[in-house]
Amino acid sequence: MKGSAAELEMLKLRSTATELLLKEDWNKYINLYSRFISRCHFPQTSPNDDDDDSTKLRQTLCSALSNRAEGYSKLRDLSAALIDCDHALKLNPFHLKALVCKGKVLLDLHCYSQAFECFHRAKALASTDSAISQLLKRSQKLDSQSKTGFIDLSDWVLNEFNGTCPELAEFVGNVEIRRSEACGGRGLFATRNIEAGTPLVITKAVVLGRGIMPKAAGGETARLVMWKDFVDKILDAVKKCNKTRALLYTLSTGDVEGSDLTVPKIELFKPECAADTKRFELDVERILKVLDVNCLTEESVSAKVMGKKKGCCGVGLWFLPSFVNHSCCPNARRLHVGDSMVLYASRDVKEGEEITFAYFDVLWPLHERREMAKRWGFLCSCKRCSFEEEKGLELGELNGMDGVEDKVSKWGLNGKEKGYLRASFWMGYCNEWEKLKRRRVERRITEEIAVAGSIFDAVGGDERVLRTLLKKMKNGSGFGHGVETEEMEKLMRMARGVYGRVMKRRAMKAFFELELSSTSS
Ligand SMILES: C[S@@+](CC[C@H](N)C(=O)[O-])C[C@H]1O[C@@H](n2cnc3c(N)ncnc32)[C@H](O)[C@@H]1O
Repeated sequence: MKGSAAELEMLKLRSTATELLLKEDWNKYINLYSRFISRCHFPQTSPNDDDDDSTKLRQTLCSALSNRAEGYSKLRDLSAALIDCDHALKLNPFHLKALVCKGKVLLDLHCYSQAFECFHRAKALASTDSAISQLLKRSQKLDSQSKTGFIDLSDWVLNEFNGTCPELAEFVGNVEIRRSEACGGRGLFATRNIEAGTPLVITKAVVLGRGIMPKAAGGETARLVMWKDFVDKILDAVKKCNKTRALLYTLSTGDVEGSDLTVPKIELFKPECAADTKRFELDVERILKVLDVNCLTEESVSAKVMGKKKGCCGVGLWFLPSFVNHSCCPNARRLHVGDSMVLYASRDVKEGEEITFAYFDVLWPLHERREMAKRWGFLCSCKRCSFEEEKGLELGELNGMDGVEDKVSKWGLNGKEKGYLRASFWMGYCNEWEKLKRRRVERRITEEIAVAGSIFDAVGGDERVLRTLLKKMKNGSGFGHGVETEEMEKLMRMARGVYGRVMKRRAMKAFFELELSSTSS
């Protein structure tokens, strides 16, 4: 087709295309442009061919390619969208729509600085376009966040989670994947000393399935429907994006163990990592096994979901956190903000230490934890399990706070070992404090602070432990009265271990109030 004929044909397409666009029928929209593009017979044009007809043909093709790219990106077929944008920009490097569309696709692929480049070039072509200015600002913000991992959720928290959930950039901090001696297979390791609360990884779910789960009848069916929908979405995402497929195939299927598993380079998971152009075979059986081993629920005890709707459950797959093994004395926790997971240190971590979080509730004695690990298909041999096994604690022997404290002093336990024991019998401590409260017997706050402090040092931050302290302080004089006590400092330090370093002090105090009101209601 000649340039002028193509231009005329494009004009005729316009009303059908607009209709399909309004109906959001992206498949038909793409087909419409595909038919048109295939009839155009790409000439060997270069941007320098400047006779009138070549220019017309180039412009028309660029528009058709950009429109099709937009359709692909609506269907989340980002690889196809990127190919079309690149094709259009090869024909005309200054095509505004192709530049903007490519920038948006790159944002979705977490290539923030490349997206910024596109919007920067687009801005030079349309300096007054406010939508482009906003995209430019957004890509700049995400680019800087992805380099520092610095996030501040203060405004959102102070606004009691109303308004849009903050957008978080992908971030990979001082971590790498290595072989794990402790667990076999691979694990995530710190490459530097890391302070409690510091984000280690921030990453968006490949797919996150959410639903309201009725507690009574119908709960199981609702769960199955949610799971099926989730699996369909994963398969769709994997079909459409090479990068997604390549990353998914790095995850464990549970079939191969230990040294047979390849250790992928951390660079693969970093933002700006180029999309893999290799086409992998789609192996549904393998994908289902990967989901079985690596999916996480938002509800786990070592996770906090910010701004959560009541009764809402979520299951998701997050790539890099899938390399994190379990420990009963973990050093990391998860915070869920929208579809993104913030994995952060829940206590200070030393360079070379393995990053772990709890797959199940670790505030239980050894035999209970063994049962829970069995359901996950492994035997935990973390430091805490080894210590408790070595001590051969007799079941039932340590019921209650006094029994545990007796052992602590009899065995001369200090530091982490004391914390391990207190964590294992946390429920006993809670019952004791509750009894004392009912009998209105006064106990000094240091009781809770001491226990919470040693649990925090040994097994990391835990929401329930922090909440016990909060309640105690709320009833006492330290919290909510503007008094900056030493206890308040400890509380803030623990809170950073429980929720991560993601908000300012004032917002954290408001958050404490929200947490307390949600428990009392
Ligand atoms: C989400 S994957 C963790 C990463 C995995 N190690 C890998 O190489 O891909 C979960 C699997 O890791 C193993 N695993 C995790 N924590 C473990 C632990 N504490 N002890 C032994 N195996 C563990 C189990 O096989 C579990 O099914």
